[in-house]
Amino acid sequence: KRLDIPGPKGVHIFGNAFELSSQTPYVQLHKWSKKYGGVFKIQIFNEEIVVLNENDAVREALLSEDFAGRPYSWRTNFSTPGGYKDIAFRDSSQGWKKLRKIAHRGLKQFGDGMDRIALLASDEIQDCIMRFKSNGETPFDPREAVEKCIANIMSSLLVGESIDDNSEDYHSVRFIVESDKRIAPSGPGAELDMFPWLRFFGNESYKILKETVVKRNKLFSSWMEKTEYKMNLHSDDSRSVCEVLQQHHKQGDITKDEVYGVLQDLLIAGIATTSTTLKAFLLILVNKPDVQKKIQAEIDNVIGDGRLPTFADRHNMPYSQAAVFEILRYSTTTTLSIPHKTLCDTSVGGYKVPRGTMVLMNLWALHHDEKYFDEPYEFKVERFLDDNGKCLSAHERKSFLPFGIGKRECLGEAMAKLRMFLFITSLLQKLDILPQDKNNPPDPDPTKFEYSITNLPGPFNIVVKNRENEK
Ligand code: HEM
Repeated sequence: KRLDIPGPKGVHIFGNAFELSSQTPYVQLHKWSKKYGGVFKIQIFNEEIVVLNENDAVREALLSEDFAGRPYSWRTNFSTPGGYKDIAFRDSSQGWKKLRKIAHRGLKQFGDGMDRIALLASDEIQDCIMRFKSNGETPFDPREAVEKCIANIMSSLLVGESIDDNSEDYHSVRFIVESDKRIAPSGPGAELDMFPWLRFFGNESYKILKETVVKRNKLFSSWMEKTEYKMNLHSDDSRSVCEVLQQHHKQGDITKDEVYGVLQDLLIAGIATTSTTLKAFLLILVNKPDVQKKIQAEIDNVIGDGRLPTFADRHNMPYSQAAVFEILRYSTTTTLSIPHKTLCDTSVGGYKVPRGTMVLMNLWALHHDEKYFDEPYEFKVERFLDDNGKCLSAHERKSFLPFGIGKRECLGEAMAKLRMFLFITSLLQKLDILPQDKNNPPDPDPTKFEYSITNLPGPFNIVVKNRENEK
């Protein structure tokens, strides 16, 4: 039965598949929303998908449990431990709820105020600043150092130690994070969902996914061995997420696949999203020296150069905090979020949606809606400040949902905000970030990034200068 919802007419058999793959998907969907409205449907082969493109419809869906399911995909089933024994892609079930709670507990033991994460993050960020500085005034591509920094914070959290750049573990982590591209709703690997038999004919995405599974199992098995060893050494409260997971596994609450499933989600979601957003922010800094100067003025005022920034400083640094919100809006790291699925016959925006329908939340469209944001394609920190220069509260930040809301809301929102705030303020406390060629800075336009579950900036160079030399 066809859905009674407007949408672009596709071609026989393929539906809208070609139009979607020839353009960046979220941009094409945004264009269609101007013609068909905030709620419309597309067709990919024989599947009809509902796309939500505006604030009211997305909130209505996310705040209802009816939309908390996840659709099946052959690639995701293949790549998640035990076939969907994870959190992010697993369909709504008691098992998913239990795992989400356990992962939440694992992250929570780092302190409600995230004190331990802040300490870990500060060390890794200072290390990243040293790496930046080691280039002197020679131009360099900062992407790898940023990813390394975020990866190390994540591994310290997950397994209690950071990873050496040259180790096999580090290469495995990067490989696992990189191959996440292969499970984005469209893009490389999508053909495997329609034609899983392509794997028998040398399909490139399949080879990468298969290698990822081998590397992942080896990495997580070594992490669990290390954890077991550490747990035998100390019997006090848990120290890493692995220890919490291991305890629950031993008590019979969760299976080994579920332990790996949580680790995989936290590793990928914890690294890919935050490092991508920070890379996009560096692109903005080299294009917007005025933004950089205003953040630095706030740092000089509130923190000075005698101590490192803390997360508590954000309360006195509205401009820096608003800059974090603006980069999350402007570049919209997870443009189409993670696909949802209806768990029962339901409705959204006045349209009936039957059980089992895939629903895409076009966060890009929300974040670039002219109704809420003037000149949405411009980077303007001030849009998140009120007339008194105070940062807008969550309630006042309309049409802004970088982390989703409701049953499926991001598990790492607090941690992501903390790491981004600390990274940006620590970096700009010490350094000026400049383009290699000031007459031709690299293009910050996110629609030109590589589309994936996260929106990935391509190669670009920056130059750093010590601020101490200036003062
Ligand atoms: C800039 C950083 C981040 C952004 C923009 C982001 C965004 C998102 C979004 C949009 C979703 C999907 C919500 C939905 O389905 O409606 C999500 C889910 C998720 N995120 Fe994040 N995230 C970030 C960082 C993190 C971090 C640091 C972690 C963990 C340490 C994390 C863990 C997760 C998990 C486990 C889910 C799946 C939740 C579920 O399906 O129940 N994320 N995130």
